[in-house]
Amino acid sequence: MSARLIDGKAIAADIRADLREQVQRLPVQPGLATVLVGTRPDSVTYVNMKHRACAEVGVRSVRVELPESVSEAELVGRVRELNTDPQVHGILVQLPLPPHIDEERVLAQVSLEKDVDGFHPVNIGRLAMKNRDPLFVPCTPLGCIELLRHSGTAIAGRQAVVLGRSNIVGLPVALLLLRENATVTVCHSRTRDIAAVVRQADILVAAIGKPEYVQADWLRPGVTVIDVGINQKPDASSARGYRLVGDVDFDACRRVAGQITPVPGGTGPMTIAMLLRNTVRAAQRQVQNG
Ligand SMILES: Nc1nc(=O)c2c([nH]1)NC[C@@H]1CN(c3ccc(C(=O)N[C@@H](CCC(=O)O)C(=O)O)cc3)C=[N+]21
Repeated sequence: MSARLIDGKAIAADIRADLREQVQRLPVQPGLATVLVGTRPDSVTYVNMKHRACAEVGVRSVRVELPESVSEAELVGRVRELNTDPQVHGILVQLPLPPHIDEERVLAQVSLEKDVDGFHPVNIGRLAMKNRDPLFVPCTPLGCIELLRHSGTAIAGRQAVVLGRSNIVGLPVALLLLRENATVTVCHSRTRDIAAVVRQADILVAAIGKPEYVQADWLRPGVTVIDVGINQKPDASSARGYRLVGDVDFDACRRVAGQITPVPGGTGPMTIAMLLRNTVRAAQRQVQNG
């Protein structure tokens, strides 16, 4: 037996095609601004991918690039300019920021209506509250839920286990699963006997950043596995000198799981599709509200 693959790359392509049509029907061209501080190669790669995806669906994209040494005040000044720019409907400040900058203070400056990353503390706070809705939900967690929907995995009433409690993935994905009425358990570095907790899962979301950490004998047969890990593993036979692996030991786990996302081609492309969707919705909303 082998798990069915949840093809994030194909699902993301369908979403982009749909967004392209929506964009053509809008009275304005949606605009996304990215703010990149420094030159971390992974951040540069991700930002480039986001701009390429924008071009594909007809979203205008603006790039702000600042030196690693930029002051927090200067960065905040640039964000405020984007807040008032009518051609910019969504703003994404690429994380991580350099250590001398307080991420939360910067993210709190992004206008709520343009917070397409969903990282503004008010949006996170609303996500955590019952009977409240954020204006935007963080893209990777939203992509995880979308992958579950496409896989036909029921969420309500099921046991969901989230590995990791980061602000950008683990915590918000746990909140989203709770909103979908799953019974949610969050594991982290202080959890005792992670294998025993994971064994309870009908749905497993792995977001701890440890290459091939989840072992096949931790899984309940038939579990749906969403692998958010993007780890570089040295590989001499690859042109880049490494290959990407997730937080799950894919080759072994696919023999036990019911459905599983690959890395690459799983949650990564969905993250970018959700960013585009959030940007198109931001533009729709800003047109309506004038
Ligand atoms: N403000 C902010 N928003 C983010 O959404 C954000 C961020 N900061 N910082 C970093 C993480 C990471 N992230 C990824 C997006 C796409 C892929 C992706 O598409 N990966 C491809 C492979 C790419 C490759 O080959 O290197 C895949 O999984 O198939 C991965 C990772 C967005 N992030």
